[in-house]
Amino acid sequence: MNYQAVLNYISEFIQPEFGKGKVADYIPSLANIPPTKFGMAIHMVDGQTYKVGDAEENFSIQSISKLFVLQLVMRHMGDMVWTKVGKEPSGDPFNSLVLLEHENGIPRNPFINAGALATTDMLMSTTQDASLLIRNYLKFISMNPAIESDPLVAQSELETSHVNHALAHLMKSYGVIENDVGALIEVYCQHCAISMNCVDLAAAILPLADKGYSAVCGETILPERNAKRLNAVMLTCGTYDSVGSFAYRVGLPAKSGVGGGIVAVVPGKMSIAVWSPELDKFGNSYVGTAALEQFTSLTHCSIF
Ligand SMILES: NC(=O)CC[C@H](N)C(=O)O
Repeated sequence: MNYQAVLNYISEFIQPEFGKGKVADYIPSLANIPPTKFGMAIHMVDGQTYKVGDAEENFSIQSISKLFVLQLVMRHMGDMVWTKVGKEPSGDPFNSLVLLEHENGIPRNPFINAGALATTDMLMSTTQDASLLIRNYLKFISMNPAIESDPLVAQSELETSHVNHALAHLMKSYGVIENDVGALIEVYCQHCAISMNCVDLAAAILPLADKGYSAVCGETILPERNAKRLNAVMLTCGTYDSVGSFAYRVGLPAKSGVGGGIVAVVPGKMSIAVWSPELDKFGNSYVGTAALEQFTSLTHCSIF
């Protein structure tokens, strides 16, 4: 398969899709991103990489950070993580409050905001400096020591994160959150505001495609069972309340963020990262989803 030709074709194929979605504007500093950006990168399990378009331009990873926080919490706490967060799709928007009250403050899964606040809180309770740990982990698994959080995005999000405060306070009232809510929101906003590009992200999720091993790092990053479990949670919860139609169209475990990034895994074969800032109404990249749908159709690599 000539993957470079496939990526080149897709970057042309998606052109008519621009203008159909909308750049996230509820975090003010994300509203200024040029909407027609498009980048895509793939990392094969043998270490080969292919990229197209703006694949080396940094963007805000936003909710994709929730995948890496979960990896670190699983490493530090093992199965105990599942005492404070579930692993079922929520069927509600990513920042919804409604289920929490009915379910004793236990979020449905670690990939909605409530769930990521819970995992971030667990990481803060088991480590001195959770923000630093997350950044250092990303630097290592991407093999890019320049990865940082964008302070302007973090500040912009902090100033507008009323719903996230409400989620955290509600969970604290149920005893699910241990740390100070203000400190928790700060760590959460910092990891959402991390800037990476498609090449970095494809490298960072390579262990999920190869039973925990990363050819980029030359070592095993995750136990095989965690790679299996993380892929399962991505498949069922990674794209919010459109997880069913995403599986229908793309057919891969994936995690999206409102910065317009989506990472996806072809188990045993490759990792993929795509970026385009316009979002569908569920908060997933409109053009990025179309690109992934086309990719799995052309290369026959859906898991189904
Ligand atoms: N879906 C997302 O990417 C949401 C993350 C964003 N930082 C928020 O808390 O709303």
